[in-house]
Parts: sequence; structure tokens; C-alpha cells
Amino acid sequence: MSLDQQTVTEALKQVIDPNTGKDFVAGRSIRNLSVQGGEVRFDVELGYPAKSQHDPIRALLSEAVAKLPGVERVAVTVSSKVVAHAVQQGVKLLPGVRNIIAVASGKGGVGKSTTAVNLALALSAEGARVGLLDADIYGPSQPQMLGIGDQRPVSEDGKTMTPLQAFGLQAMSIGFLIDPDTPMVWRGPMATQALNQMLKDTAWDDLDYLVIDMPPGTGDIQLTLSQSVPVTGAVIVTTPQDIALLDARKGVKMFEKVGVPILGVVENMSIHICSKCGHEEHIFGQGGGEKMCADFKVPFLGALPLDIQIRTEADSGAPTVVADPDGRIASIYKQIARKVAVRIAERSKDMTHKFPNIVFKSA
Ligand SMILES: Nc1ncnc2c1ncn2[C@@H]1O[C@H](COP(=O)(O)OP(=O)(O)OP(=O)(O)O)[C@@H](O)[C@H]1O
Repeated sequence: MSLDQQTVTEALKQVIDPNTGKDFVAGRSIRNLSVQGGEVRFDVELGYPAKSQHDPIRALLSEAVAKLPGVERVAVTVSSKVVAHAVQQGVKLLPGVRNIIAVASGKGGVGKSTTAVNLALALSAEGARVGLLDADIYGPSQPQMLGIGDQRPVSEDGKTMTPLQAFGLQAMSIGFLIDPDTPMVWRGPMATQALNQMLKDTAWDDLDYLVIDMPPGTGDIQLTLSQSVPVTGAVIVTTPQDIALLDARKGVKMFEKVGVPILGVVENMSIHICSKCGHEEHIFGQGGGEKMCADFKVPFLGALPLDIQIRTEADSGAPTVVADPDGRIASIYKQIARKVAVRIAERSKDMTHKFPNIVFKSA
């Protein structure tokens, strides 16, 4: 059998992308394939950020091609390119932002903000350009978790605010704009307006993903936000106990009602491992998140332990993904981030510019 593009393509079809579960040809990631004599060259363009995976993926693909008879040299480049994906019908994309991920919870205090910041940092660690908008007007905690609570955003053009920078993230929070010691009383329309303004009047700079830490709950404010903000998909955070899961179910339903796809569910405070004796205990119950995902047919993204490290690092202004980037907990957040990014990449591309089909039916 002579060495040609088809033979190489067939060999590449046998290699499964460990992140998507699909082969690289079906995933349309292979570009510029050329075969000249015994030299094979091609580029791989992933639709999700995966800096940590570029080398292993290059090795997997090179190995598969190098085995073919007649191959003397294989040259592969691997890169990632995140594009904009579809949002709710009738809602316009935001300038400077390709994809918005809403992190929500049905109930307060389940660890939504901690998950949002670590998810944003994990996406950034994989090479994406990431922003974090703290829309949790009732308890804005991102300024403290990012260690920039004493900073204030400025406006260079008198029209838009420049987001603050922390650990490579572009960040904006209502907490930067109000006195943290004087809590505001937000009524529905006021809160929605403030959030829409923060979203639209911030000069987001070329973001692959904007992670929004949503206000907890499934009331009017959350519903209005999920209708008006151009969301690519939502991540629901829950703890494993019944009451939190019940509220998380409401969250899933709310997003589905307004046409926002659920990227998946994160179970937080899933298991407690005693730091003294190593005993494992399911303080808030076991398996609830996975069961809920099976019921609703949405992906289970992963489970974080109830671990004092997560709290102390977030409280001290350096969340776990940056405080202990190679640790066990950071690797769980990174796995979750990869699943989220892959789910987004699998969604259809931005269609907001397309005119909807109008079908005339005779009576
Ligand atoms: N897996 C975890 N292990 C230990 N502590 C955690 C974990 N997740 C979150 N925490 C801690 O629990 C507290 C509440 O977390 P967080 O603020 O993220 O919750 P939330 O759902 O955003 O709350 P709210 O509804 O008030 O916005 C914080 O002190 C945080 O550090």
C-alpha cells in the first residue's frame, strides 16, 4: 500500500481524542495534511483550550502515523481555537466575548462562587482568554477571592470600565463599585439593570469565555438574567443533599425554559476526608448529583470534596487552581473545565446573524 493522504487519514481515524471521545478526523481537527515522499505534515486545531494536552495529543497522533509503512518523518503542530457559539434566539452576542458560561445554583452557600472562580482560572491555565463577572449582587465575593478587593476599576474613554486583572483573568464585580460594609438593598429591576450595565459597559478584551457568577436562586432576577444575557451554556453547582438538589433541579428547569443549554452539574462538598485519620465521610449524602443528572439527561461534570484547603485558599485571595496548580483538587477543577469547554465546542457555531426560517402554513 503506497503512502498517501487517504492512508494517513485512515490511520488518524483510529486515534480517539481523550477529551471528546471522538476520533480527530470526525472531530474535524485535522488541517493542512500533506504527504511528500516519506514526510507527513499536518496541523491539529482543537476547539477547546488544552495547553496541558497539546504534547500528549501530538505524541498520540505522531505515533499512529509513524507506524505506517514508508513514513520517515512526521511533523505535527497542535493548537486551540475557541470560536463563538450559539446563544438564545433573539439575544445578541456581547462585543469582545465569544462565549458566556453562567455558573448558577438553586440555593445559596453551596460553593457557586468558589466553583466559578476556579473554573475561570482552570480555563485560563489551559491557555484561554477568560473573564469573570461577579453578578452575585447579594454577596459579591470575587474581589476577595481574587485578592483585589481594594482596587477600583477606571474608565479610560469615559464610557466603558476597564476590567481589573487578577491571575490573568479580566474581572468585574459589583463589589468593586460599592462599599462592602454598606450592603445595598436590590430590588428586581434595579438589580437586573446594574448587572446588565456591568456586563455591557465593561471593555472585555477579546475573551474566549466570560464566566458569570450568577446570584443564587431561581427568582425573577435570575430568570430575567438568563433571558437577557447571551449565554452559551450554564453550569449548575449543588451539594449532594436533598434540599440543595431540589433547588438545583429548579435551576436546570429555569435555564431549559429560556433555551439555555445545561453544560452540566458540579457536585460540591461531595465527600469529607478527615485530615487526621483519612476517614471518608459523605456528610451531605452520596450520589445525589449523579442521580439528578441521569434524571434530567445532563452531564455530571465532577465532584469536589469538602476540604479546608478550598476554603482557606479562596478566602486568602488565591483560589486552589492558582495556589496549588498541580494538586489533586486543582486537577479536578481542570477536568471539569475541560469537559465544559468540550461541551461548548460541540455546540453549533454562532448563528445569531442568521435570519430565522419563516414557515407559512395555510389554514
Ligand atoms: N468544597 C469546599 N470545601 C470547603 N469549603 C468550601 C468548598 N466550597 C466552598 N467552600 C466555602 O464555603 C463558603 C461558601 O462558598 P461560596 O461563597 O463559593 O458559595 P456560594 O454558593 O457562592 O454562596 P452565595 O450563595 O452566598 O453566593 C466559602 O467560605 C467557601 O470558601
